[in-house]
Amino acid sequence: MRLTSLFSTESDGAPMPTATTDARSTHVPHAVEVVGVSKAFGAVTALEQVSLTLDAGEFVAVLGPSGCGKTTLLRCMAGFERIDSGRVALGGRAVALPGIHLPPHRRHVAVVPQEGALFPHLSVSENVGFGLAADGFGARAGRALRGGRPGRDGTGGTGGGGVRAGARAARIEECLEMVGLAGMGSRMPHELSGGQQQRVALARALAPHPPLVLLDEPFSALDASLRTELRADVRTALREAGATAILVTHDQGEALSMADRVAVMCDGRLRQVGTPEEVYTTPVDAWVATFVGEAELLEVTQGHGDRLDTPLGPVSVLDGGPAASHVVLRPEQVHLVPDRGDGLSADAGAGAVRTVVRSVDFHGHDALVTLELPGGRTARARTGAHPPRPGERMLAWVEGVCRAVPPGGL
Ligand SMILES: Nc1ncnc2c1ncn2[C@@H]1O[C@H](COP(=O)(O)OP(=O)(O)OP(=O)(O)O)[C@@H](O)[C@H]1O
Repeated sequence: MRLTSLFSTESDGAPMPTATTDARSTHVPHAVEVVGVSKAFGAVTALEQVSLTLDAGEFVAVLGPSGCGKTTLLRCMAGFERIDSGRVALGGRAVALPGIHLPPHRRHVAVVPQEGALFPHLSVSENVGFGLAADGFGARAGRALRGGRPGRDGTGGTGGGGVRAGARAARIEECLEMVGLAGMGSRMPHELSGGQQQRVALARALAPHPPLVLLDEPFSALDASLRTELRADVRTALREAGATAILVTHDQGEALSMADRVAVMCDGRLRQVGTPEEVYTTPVDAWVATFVGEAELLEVTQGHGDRLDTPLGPVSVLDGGPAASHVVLRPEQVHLVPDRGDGLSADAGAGAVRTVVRSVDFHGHDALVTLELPGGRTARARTGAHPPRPGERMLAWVEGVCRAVPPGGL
């Protein structure tokens, strides 16, 4: 296999990298390759040595708290920001290196922003068709999808002489169907709900068949039930379109439920990249554990190796050793049975401890129960829809494997 990247210069002066591949090669370039990218705004380091690779058709969520650098990473991929160091390649083509910066409209990337991205004076169809040429395939996608203003001509991109207007109209209708808005092309944006507007924004992004779709917190302005519904539909539409996609979000549930892989970000760095199950069940550290879901940090009272004593009884650990000071576990790993008063129960796990229910947060499908443990500390257990009541005595124990934390690792 041989893949060589060469650079030529386009008429607008932008360096235009091209990739040539050995004809016998079976190598498929990564859809996205971000390698050691750093970016600072004055004294603020927004990205530090970020590396992330996506295969074609993959859906990755970049998950992190506000200000961690998610949007900056997305903007560096789209070409709206210049990187300070590292490199970005899309579809095997280098688009950013220090000193080299391919402008957004040459990157074939579609961006779905948070909200307000539709052109208010254009109909739904005109919005969706904005980035399409007359033949129904991609023209001005880069410009159209920046979330900014429509083109200078203000026509919404319907030009092109109508030679193959049929293909264009068909593509618009196909995209509307993909996002569940078939037949709504003649409506104006103000006649749509917030969720429908975001569906139109997605249809517009997908219309020119972009190889890469970047979604910047596209559901943040929607209410909870609409968000859940739209997540599933967006996931299906992206899969149908075969697009590679990156979703930026600070919502753990959104990242875990939608993505093939989750890249967890903190202070400009990627802390862990893995499948939703990996980052949830085997977080690399206590910070990831507590950010990617509810987590309990229990101090180790005794023991070493892969079985440690804690205030919730014995716990099996993944990576234990004599040095572990804490363990991280999920509330659903804490199991409960009623304590009949003698501290014993045939149903309880080995080493179960006596606890008292202090409070219950009921969520309908499940509940988070706060338990008071011997010695006064508390821990949480997730139960089904019929939790015990405050004041009830319960035997509690931990099942499954937990992550051990070395001293100083919190
Ligand atoms: N144009 C800019 N000028 C100066 N500082 C910036 C600029 N853009 C981002 N920053 C800073 O870079 C850091 C990362 O910002 P970024 O918007 O990427 O974070 P984020 O994770 O997307 O946050 P949020 O979830 O709140 O949108 C922040 O400290 C932010 O203040």
